[in-house]
Amino acid sequence: MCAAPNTFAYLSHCPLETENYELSNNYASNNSSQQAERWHVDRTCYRAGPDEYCTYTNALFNNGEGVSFIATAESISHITNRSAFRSEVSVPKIDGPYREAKILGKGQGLVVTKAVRTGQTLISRTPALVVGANTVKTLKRDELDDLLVRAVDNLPSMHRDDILELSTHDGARTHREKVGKIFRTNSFSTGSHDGNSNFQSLFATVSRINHSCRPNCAYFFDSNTFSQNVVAVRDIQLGEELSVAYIDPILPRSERLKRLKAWGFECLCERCSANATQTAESDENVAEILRLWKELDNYSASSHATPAMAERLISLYNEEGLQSRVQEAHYRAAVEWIGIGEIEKASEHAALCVKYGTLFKGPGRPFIEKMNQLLDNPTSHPHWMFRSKHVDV
Ligand SMILES: C[S@@+](CC[C@H](N)C(=O)[O-])C[C@H]1O[C@@H](n2cnc3c(N)ncnc32)[C@H](O)[C@@H]1O
Repeated sequence: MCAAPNTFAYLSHCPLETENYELSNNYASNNSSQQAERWHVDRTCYRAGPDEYCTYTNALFNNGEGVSFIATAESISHITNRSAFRSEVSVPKIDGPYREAKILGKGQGLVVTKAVRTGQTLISRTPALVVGANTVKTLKRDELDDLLVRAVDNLPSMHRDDILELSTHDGARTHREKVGKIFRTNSFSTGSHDGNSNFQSLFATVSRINHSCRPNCAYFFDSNTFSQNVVAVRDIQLGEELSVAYIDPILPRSERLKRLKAWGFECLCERCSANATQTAESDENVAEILRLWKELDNYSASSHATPAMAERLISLYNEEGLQSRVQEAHYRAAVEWIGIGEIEKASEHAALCVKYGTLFKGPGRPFIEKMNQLLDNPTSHPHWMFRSKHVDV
């Protein structure tokens, strides 16, 4: 413990808590020294195998919101070179319209204070705390909790106080236990920020949103602005609670409940609380969605897939309240229609896939790129007439 990170230009002995360190030239040659000076490294680090994990805080990030990382020095040097950490990129903050409210059986939640339309962004926030998934796996629980406490305590006070109000699920006796539980109960997977391993991130307000297996919002992490975005997937009425899916909702009720129990709670969402008849119908819809996927995703001559099956898939997603995933069904419909040479129908679905995919999953996804190719040049799309020709694509 307490070895200074090797990619920072550090003092010759164990660095003092919250002291500034300049990034070394190896990793941060593009960073201005002004940017480098914004980073503080805490003196406590833990080693596991060849890697050393430390806490890095940038209190000035995003207009003083601040952010802390627990990562290796090599990771942090990659991350600080990302656009969001350069002064020329401004990170938008969208926060509302909603208020916090007590939700029966679920602790706190967020309810809208104004009617919201499909596609509206309700939250766009940068994280308070970002931790490498490897770090979580590799360090001992005690060591990780030690770093988590430092990462949270070193944040600017407003962001820190917001984080310390998040749910611990079932309470905590000490500050250390509280911080560990808050991280484990509320963090989201936000992908790879160093081009290598995955990270888990903790956000102040985003983490207040409860789960539903029929969510009215989708969320995605935009690595360009380093922000988590929450978007309405359908119109939301004044006073309705915001919800996102913590797990894949295209599963039968028993499997969803099992996964959410493993996550840490008994799900009280509308779909899981439905009566036996509604549950049987919903489970049958899920089974049909899974059968349709299997046929539609079979691009060989043996497939019986048709455009009608893809149209049915769209109806089932809507019937089941799975609008957060509807772009997937439009993608399959576009492929089936182009597969029999119906350009107009294919383009209609490709445009809807691009529209909802961009809104609900964020810009620049490969599937959106493929649908844009179809829109630009349908007859040279790889799926053009593939169902008619019966060839594997
Ligand atoms: C990320 S937090 C959500 C915000 C939390 N309700 C709070 O008070 O801060 C996750 C916790 O909220 C509760 N929760 C979320 N969705 C729920 C649901 N559908 N049914 C029951 N409890 C839920 C569970 O206690 C879960 O561990």
